[in-house]
Amino acid sequence: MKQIAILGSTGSIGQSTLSIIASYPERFAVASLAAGRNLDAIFEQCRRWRPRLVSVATEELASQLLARLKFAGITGVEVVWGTDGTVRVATLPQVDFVVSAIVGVAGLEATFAAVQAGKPVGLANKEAMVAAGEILIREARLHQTALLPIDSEHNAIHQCMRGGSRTEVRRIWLTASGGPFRKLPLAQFADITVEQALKHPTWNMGRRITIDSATMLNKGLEVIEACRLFDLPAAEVKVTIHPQSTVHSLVEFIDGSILAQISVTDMRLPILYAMTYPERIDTGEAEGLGFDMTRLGQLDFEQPDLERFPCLRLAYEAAAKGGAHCIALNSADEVAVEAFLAGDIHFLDIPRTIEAVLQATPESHPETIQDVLMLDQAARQTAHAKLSDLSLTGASRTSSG
Ligand SMILES: NC(=O)C1=CN([C@@H]2O[C@H](COP(=O)(O)OP(=O)(O)OC[C@H]3O[C@@H](n4cnc5c(N)ncnc54)[C@H](OP(=O)(O)O)[C@@H]3O)[C@@H](O)[C@H]2O)C=CC1
Ligand SMILES: CC(=O)[C@@H](O)[C@H](O)COP(=O)(O)O
Ligand SMILES: [Mn+2]
Repeated sequence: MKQIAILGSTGSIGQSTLSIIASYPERFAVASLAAGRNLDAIFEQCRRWRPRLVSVATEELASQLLARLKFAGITGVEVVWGTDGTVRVATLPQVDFVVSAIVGVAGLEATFAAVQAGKPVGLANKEAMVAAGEILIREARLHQTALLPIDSEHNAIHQCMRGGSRTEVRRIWLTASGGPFRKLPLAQFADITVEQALKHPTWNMGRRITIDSATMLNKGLEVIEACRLFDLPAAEVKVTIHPQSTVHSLVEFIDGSILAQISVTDMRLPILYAMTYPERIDTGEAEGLGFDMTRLGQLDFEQPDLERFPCLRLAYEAAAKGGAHCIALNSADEVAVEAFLAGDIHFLDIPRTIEAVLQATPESHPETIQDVLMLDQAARQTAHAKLSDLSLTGASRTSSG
C-alpha cells in the first residue's frame, strides 16, 4: 500500500490522481493533500479521503476549512497553510510517493522539499523543472530518489528510453497538438479571445497550461523540461506538430530506429505509470485507458511555425542561455497569462511581455532554490512593469504593437 501526497489535489492532475487511487484501493491510499483556494473541493476531498494532513493557500482559508470540518463532524485531519503547509504535506513521514501538481513556481519549494526528504516524486509541475531542474536533479541524485515525469510527452519519452541506452539516443521528438490556433492566420491573432484560447482541441486541463498550449509556450517549457530530465542539449530536443495527440512523443536512436508511445489522451495513464514504476499494472478494459488500435485514424506530423508561435522560439533562446533566462521565461509567462485571463491584455501581449523580460534579464546561474526564487521575483517585477508600459502606451490595443 503506497501512501500518496498530492500537491494540487483540487486541480485537473490532482483529481485524475484521486481517480486512480479510487480505482486501486488495494495499492494506494491518500496520506496528505495540498490545495490552493478551492475550499468546496478540498472540503469534499477531506470528507471522502480523510487525509492526515491538508494544506490550503492562506491562514484564513485554513480557519474556514477547520470550521467546516468540525461542523461536519470530521476529525483527525490536521489543517495547515501557505508554502510551509505545502512543504509539510510533501514531507509527511508516512508519505511514500508525492504527486507534484501545483501550477507554477508556487509548487517548487514543496517539490524540492519532497526530493530532499528522499520521497519519489511524480512530476506534473513542469515549471519546477524549468526554473530549477539542475538543482532538483542534483538533489534527487544526492538523496537517491526518483523524479518521474507525469507530463505526457516526458512520460512517453521515459517509456521509449527503456528501449535503448542514453548513448544510443540521437534526438527526441516532442509532439504538440498545435493548440486551437494551429491554422489561424497571423493577421487574426490580435482578436483572439480568452474563451477561444481556453478551447484546447484534445486535452482538458487547468487554465494556465491551456493558454500556454494556445501560445505554444507550453511546448517551449517542455523543451527545457526534456533537456533537464533526459540530459540533452536543446538542439537534440525537436518539436513536431501532431494534431491528433495520439503519439505522445518519440525517441530517435542512432541506428535510425524511432520508438513512439501511443495511448489515449487521458492523464490518468502517465500518473499511474509514475505511481507504479518500474512495474506496469493491468488496467483491464473497464478503466477506459486501453487504446483501440482498430480505430486508429490518420496521424499527421507538421513543422511548427515560429512566426505565428514566437513563444516556442523564445523558449529555445532561453534554453540556450539557461539559468536565469529559463526562470524568467516561465515567470514572465505566469504574469502575462494571468493578465490575459483577467482580460487586461491581448493574446499577442503574452509573447511581447516574455520577450521584453528576457531581454532585460542578465545572464546568471542559480545554485540554490533561494537564488531561483529571487530570480523569479525579479522577473515578475519586470513583467509587471512591461505590462503597465503596454497599457500606458496603448500598445496592447494594436495588433502589431
Ligand atoms: N492538466 C494536465 O493535463 C497537465 C498538467 N500539467 C502540469 O501540472 C500542473 C497542474 O496543472 P493542472 O492540474 O492542469 O492545473 P489546475 O489549474 O487544474 O490545478 C492547479 C492546482 O494547483 C493549486 N494551487 C495553485 N496555486 C497554489 C498555491 N499557491 N498553493 C497551493 N496550491 C496551489 C490549485 O488549487 P485551487 O484550485 O484549490 O486553488 C490546484 O489544485 C501544472 O504545472 C501543469 O503545467 C502537465 C501536463 C498535463
Ligand atoms: C497533457 C499534456 O501533457 C499537455 O502538456 C499537453 O501536451 C498540452 O497540449 P499541447 O501539445 O497543445 O501543448
Ligand atoms: Mn505536456
